[in-house]
Amino acid sequence: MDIQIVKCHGSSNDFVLIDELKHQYHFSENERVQIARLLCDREGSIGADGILFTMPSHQAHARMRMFNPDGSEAEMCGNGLRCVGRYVCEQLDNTEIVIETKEANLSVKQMDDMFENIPSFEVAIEPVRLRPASLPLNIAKAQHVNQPLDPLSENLLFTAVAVPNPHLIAVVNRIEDEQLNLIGRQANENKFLLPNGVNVSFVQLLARNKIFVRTYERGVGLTNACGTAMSASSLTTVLLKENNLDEEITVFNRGGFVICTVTQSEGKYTIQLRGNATYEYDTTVSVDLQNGSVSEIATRTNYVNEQEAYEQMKKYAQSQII
Ligand SMILES: N[C@H](CCC[C@H](N)C(=O)O)C(=O)O
Repeated sequence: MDIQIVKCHGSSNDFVLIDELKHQYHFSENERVQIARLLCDREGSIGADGILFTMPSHQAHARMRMFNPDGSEAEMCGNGLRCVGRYVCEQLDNTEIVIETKEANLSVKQMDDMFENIPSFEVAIEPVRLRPASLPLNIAKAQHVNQPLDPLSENLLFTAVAVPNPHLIAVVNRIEDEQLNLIGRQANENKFLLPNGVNVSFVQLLARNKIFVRTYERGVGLTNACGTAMSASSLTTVLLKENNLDEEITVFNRGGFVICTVTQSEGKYTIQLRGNATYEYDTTVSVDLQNGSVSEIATRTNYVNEQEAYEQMKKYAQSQII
């Protein structure tokens, strides 16, 4: 099957966006899984941290279904939602829309460029749940905030939160990729403790309202950034009284930075996640599901200016975390 794709990223967390609004694609559930595995494969012709199926919706402007490179479907994807939001805003010539996701219809708003020539969007990350059963995390407690979590680590303290995909967040003095990778792998192998797997993040407090987040993503591994994880990490710093509600928190990551604001109304948290939505290129691929192969059958249309602008934003971010 031939599929037109838009390669895009949020904070260098990169995705393949497939437009099922414009194109009459009809994928079965099994095909969606296979397409995710084939197109995300970094050894293949494309390679990405996930697929964003952008589909018609009966209850919103469009619907986003996000699949990880291992073929698992995630409840939510913050960096991906900004990319889908931008794409649909442009299709509808609109600056404020609603996107249907697995558990909620979420608002997406175009914002002023947060950096020179960087298309910027803000998405609502919700519902937010602190009950371990909502991840699920099989421990008999009402909440797990800044507590040890045997057998993942003897010295780290974790906070469990679902936004609504599952996250474990640990505030650390120094982020060690090797330790994060090991704990991320062990957490996702422990199907008794975490039956659906989990995204694991380490958070470094750089200053008031300024953090650095590194994430081992469920279904992927270490990525440049994870939007829901940066949101969950911002919430965790508020719960730990390191930052305040309603104040902008700049969240640096390997791929750049985003701005998160944690709000609470009637006891419920929402996290506003603002960041870039950058296009890399358009192309067309031919996917042969029978023999599990993908070949590119068009010349890429590269968004050179966007890429160059984003490199400046990334350089700025890196200068802030030295
Ligand atoms: N790996 C995640 C989904 C992608 C989330 C991430 N890319 C984001 O921007 O939120 C999960 O399985 O929950």
